[in-house]
Amino acid sequence: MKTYHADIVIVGSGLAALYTAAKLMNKKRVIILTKKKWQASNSYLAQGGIAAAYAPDDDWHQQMEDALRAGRYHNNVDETAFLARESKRQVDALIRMGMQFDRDQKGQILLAREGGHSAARVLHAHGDATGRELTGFVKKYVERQVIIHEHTQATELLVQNGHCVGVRASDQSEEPVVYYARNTVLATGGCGQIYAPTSADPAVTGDGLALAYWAGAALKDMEFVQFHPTLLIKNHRAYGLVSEAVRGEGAKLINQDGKRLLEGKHPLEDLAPRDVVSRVLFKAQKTGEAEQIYLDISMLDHFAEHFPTITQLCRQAGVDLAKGRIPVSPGAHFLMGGIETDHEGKTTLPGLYAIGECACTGVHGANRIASHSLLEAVTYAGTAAASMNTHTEQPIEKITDESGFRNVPPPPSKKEIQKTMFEYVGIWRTQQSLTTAVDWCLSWGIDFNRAERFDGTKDELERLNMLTTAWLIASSALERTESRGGHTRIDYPEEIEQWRTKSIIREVTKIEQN
Ligand SMILES: Cc1cc2nc3c(=O)[nH]c(=O)nc-3n(C[C@H](O)[C@H](O)[C@H](O)COP(=O)(O)OP(=O)(O)OC[C@H]3O[C@@H](n4cnc5c(N)ncnc54)[C@H](O)[C@@H]3O)c2cc1C
Ligand SMILES: O=C([O-])CC(=O)C(=O)O
Repeated sequence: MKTYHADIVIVGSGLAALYTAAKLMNKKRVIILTKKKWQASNSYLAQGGIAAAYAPDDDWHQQMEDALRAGRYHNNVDETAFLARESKRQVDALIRMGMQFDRDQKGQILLAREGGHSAARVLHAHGDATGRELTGFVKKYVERQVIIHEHTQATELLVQNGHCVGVRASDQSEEPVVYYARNTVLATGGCGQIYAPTSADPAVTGDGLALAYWAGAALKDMEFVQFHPTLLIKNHRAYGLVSEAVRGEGAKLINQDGKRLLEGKHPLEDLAPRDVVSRVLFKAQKTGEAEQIYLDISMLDHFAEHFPTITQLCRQAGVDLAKGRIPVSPGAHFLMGGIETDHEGKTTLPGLYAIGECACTGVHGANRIASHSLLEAVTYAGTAAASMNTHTEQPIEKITDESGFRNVPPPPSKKEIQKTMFEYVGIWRTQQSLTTAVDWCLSWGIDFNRAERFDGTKDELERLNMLTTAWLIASSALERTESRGGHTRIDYPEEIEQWRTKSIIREVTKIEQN
């Protein structure tokens, strides 16, 4: 079996992974492994930008207040304050490294507006290609010092004497590969692909969440899924995201007759936090108020110049921008919950760190504010790397036990999972819909409460991860009998104060390998 040794092995190649590698590479031997080509990530697709209280009259306290309000006060307040306080410092550090954000003709950084923010505070690059520019920049920064194994799918975390000592993977030709490391970092992103429609890259299937769960790490707040209001959807096909920054420039959500859908629904109208806008649009679809939702962009000048990525998506979908309307509909976008982590990205499993969307530090509460995910990725890459650079985990003994695997009972198809999740664990949830989803997850022959080691093809293991994540979300959503942020129970429509600071934790009995 192919075996590699490193100080740190990082799973994923989005911004969290690449920036963590950048912070470690001068002191540690780092290997990155990633499922497909390195570009296959949500980070690469990011459009709007990265938020920072950058304007002279802006203030991190205000940024924090906005994030808490959007998160419906379920946030970890200390971490949210830390993230907001750090924002300008993080952006300045990127600029010093050589990252180029868009500027006006006088050389001033351009700041865009997005939902939930009380000020224009979103830095962007090449218009709406921020993710491509930022990940491309950091990839270039690390590539001479960091080994990147592409087309290598992590399939299991290795646990020995209660420590995570590395990761098992499967390479392009389905050959097993083992990576031993003093520290293992999961930067596998969220789980958008367990829903359809979604804005997420096809590689983002909840793998890291499921791997951490089966290895015994605690997961938290899994019921909080964010639905973005404006996916470009035509003839039932999703083509990608239409950034909130388009509404930041003044675009409005309308129905087929031109009636504005957000008017009077929230003080910020079309720029209300995402959960609010998605709920309004979904209700308009369900009640017949909107047979088709459009983003009216007729008042915007220089659209193609400001939004080249979206212009390209519209071209692919055959949408004529000259008509001033883009057909949109809500879809799964982000997971607020994830692997429980502390300030340094440490999970409850010693030796294992989680950074970025797969982690749950609590900064997003029940609904993430726009452009705080790229910010989270770079900020916690920093705290986690500082911790890994100073701590040395115990030396690793080689794991020789290859027994104890069970062949995965055939999991459902991706399409079945995506359909079930959108229908029963989507924007509107009820006890009945969630019970249906939980029972469906359980019907595939897996006891999610008992730790097991699974063997199978990459595709089977990916679908198992999707099913596991689906169960984690559905079962947590069933337990939370209130509505808050991204979690809307139409049978419990109110926010309930006792639930505000309560988190649902999911943890399986830990497994040991010898
Ligand atoms: C279309 C879109 C636009 C967005 N725009 C913005 C924005 O403008 N601003 C903002 O703040 N946020 C935005 N977000 C959210 C943000 O992009 C993500 O939350 C963030 O980039 C996540 O970064 P990450 O590094 O944690 O994960 P990702 O960037 O998703 O990377 C995960 C990586 O893990 C790899 N991986 C997964 N499973 C495995 C496995 N089993 N083995 C090996 N590798 C694996 C994937 O291939 C990928 O490389 C957007 C999201 C989308 C989908
Ligand atoms: O561009 C967008 O709308 C997406 C975005 O900012 C985010 O997810 O934070």
